[in-house]
Amino acid sequence: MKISVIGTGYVGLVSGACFADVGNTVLCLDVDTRKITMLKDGIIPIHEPGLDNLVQRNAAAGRLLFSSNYDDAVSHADIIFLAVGTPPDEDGSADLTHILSAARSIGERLTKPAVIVDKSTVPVGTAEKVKRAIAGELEKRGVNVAFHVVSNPEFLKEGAAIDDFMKPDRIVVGADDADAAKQMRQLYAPFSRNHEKFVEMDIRSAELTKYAANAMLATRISFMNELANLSELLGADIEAVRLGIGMDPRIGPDFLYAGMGYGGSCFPKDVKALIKTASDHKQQLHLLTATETVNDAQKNVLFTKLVRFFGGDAGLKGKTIALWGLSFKPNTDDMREAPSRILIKALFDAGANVIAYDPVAREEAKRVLVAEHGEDLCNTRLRIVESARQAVEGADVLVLVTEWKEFRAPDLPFLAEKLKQKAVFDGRNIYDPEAFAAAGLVYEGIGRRSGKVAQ
Ligand SMILES: NC(=O)c1ccc[n+]([C@@H]2O[C@H](COP(=O)([O-])OP(=O)(O)OC[C@H]3O[C@@H](n4cnc5c(N)ncnc54)[C@H](O)[C@@H]3O)[C@@H](O)[C@H]2O)c1
Ligand SMILES: O=c1ccn([C@@H]2O[C@H](COP(=O)(O)OP(=O)(O)O[C@H]3O[C@H](CO)[C@@H](O)[C@H](O)[C@H]3O)[C@@H](O)[C@H]2O)c(=O)[nH]1
Repeated sequence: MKISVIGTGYVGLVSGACFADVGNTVLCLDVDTRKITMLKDGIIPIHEPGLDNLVQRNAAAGRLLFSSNYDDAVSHADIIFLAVGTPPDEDGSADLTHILSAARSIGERLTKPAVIVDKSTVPVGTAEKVKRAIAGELEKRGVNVAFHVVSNPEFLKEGAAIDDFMKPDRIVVGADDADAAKQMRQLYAPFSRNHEKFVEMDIRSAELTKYAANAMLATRISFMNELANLSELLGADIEAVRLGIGMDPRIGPDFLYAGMGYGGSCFPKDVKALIKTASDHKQQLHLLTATETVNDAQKNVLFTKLVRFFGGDAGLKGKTIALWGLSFKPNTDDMREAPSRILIKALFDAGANVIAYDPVAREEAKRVLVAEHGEDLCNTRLRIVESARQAVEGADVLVLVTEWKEFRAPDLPFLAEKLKQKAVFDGRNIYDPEAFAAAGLVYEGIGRRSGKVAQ
């Protein structure tokens, strides 16, 4: 099949490359000409494991093309995916500027029948807006071209995006036309034996399914974070509780990890957008509002622990805090809504210095932090270094922020020797408190029983 994908962010690039890999001819378009130039040169603008190989292989085979020209994209395809960003607007609603602009660009050029697919995460009713935007442009041109808009939300996770796309749990398609639905079924056949993963429904339900999934997962995380904070007060260990409840098949083991609060480009914005959609319909989503409140508070939990450890806000002034990890989760350089940003701001406000290391997000973090705090503050109070060991040199304490694999087996005698205050704060509960205590290190996790340091 001939496909165009509009937008070359995570979703556009991963889905475009995966569709090409199963034999389709895919044209990926972006209005960001810098990205298209990079992609044409074989450079992948984001860090996603396996994506460089996948893109290069399919580009070399002539199945994956890049362009910033809408004429190319619209004339190329029978199926056009919209995978542009839908960032939060000031009032929390999803900003549809990009998706409607892309729809108009298609309408201005469409000359043959096509299926237009909403792949971006968009509020219920957006497919109708996209349809109106395209139809409006066709009308202006005085032409009549048959087209259908379908909803096909994406469920991939950053860091595991290719696997998620190639082996999906489910493929949700909302359509109001049988032929368009059939084309989608055929397109996804290579990813779903006997179409067993294909779930077809009406368009509005498909749009809501995407928000329902993210809202449910975000709520699980906030639930566990609240219980973690309670565990601390009760002298229980949230890690034991997690194992104890996760084995119940009705609960399941995934997405039960307490930590520094959920971040990333999706959960925070999608939770906000669903709350806003409901309030536009005069319904208050009490549970989801609490999910968000708990998450905002959780992003400050580690800072509160640091304040307590240093005997109050003033105690942090002039201290040096080492951070391991900056990206919002491992295996990505994405800094969108990363909990590290909240922690770094609080540390700067308290007068502390930060030495940070991240395996891949160093450049992106620097860009984001300089934009947030200015060159001067970053030059004087922040050092982003080239190794985990370097980050610890001269630091008072260490905070594990992102659970990258390379942080999982730390050299404890080295930490005990280098950290001036011999203390480690584990924002992801990946360490064994007893082992740290045995090495003479104070250990604090999230909702955990700390090991007792041998005197
Ligand atoms: N990032 C994820 O893991 C993920 C997963 C599932 C769903 N989603 C959803 O998919 C959508 C895209 O997310 P993303 O993270 O890939 O976005 P992104 O912000 O990384 O990339 C979006 C791209 O769209 C381009 N763009 C904007 N307006 C355009 C236009 N009019 N024409 C052509 N290109 C245009 C931008 O230049 C940018 O490169 C969002 O709605 C998001 O919620 C994201
Ligand atoms: O038990 C857990 C699991 C995750 N997180 C945090 O939750 C956030 C989101 O993590 P994850 O879901 O793995 O990453 P995303 O790439 O943001 O993926 C989510 O958002 C995407 C965009 O909508 C969806 O497609 C995915 O299905 C959905 O998992 C991160 O900050 C994680 O640290 C926790 O704190 N505890």
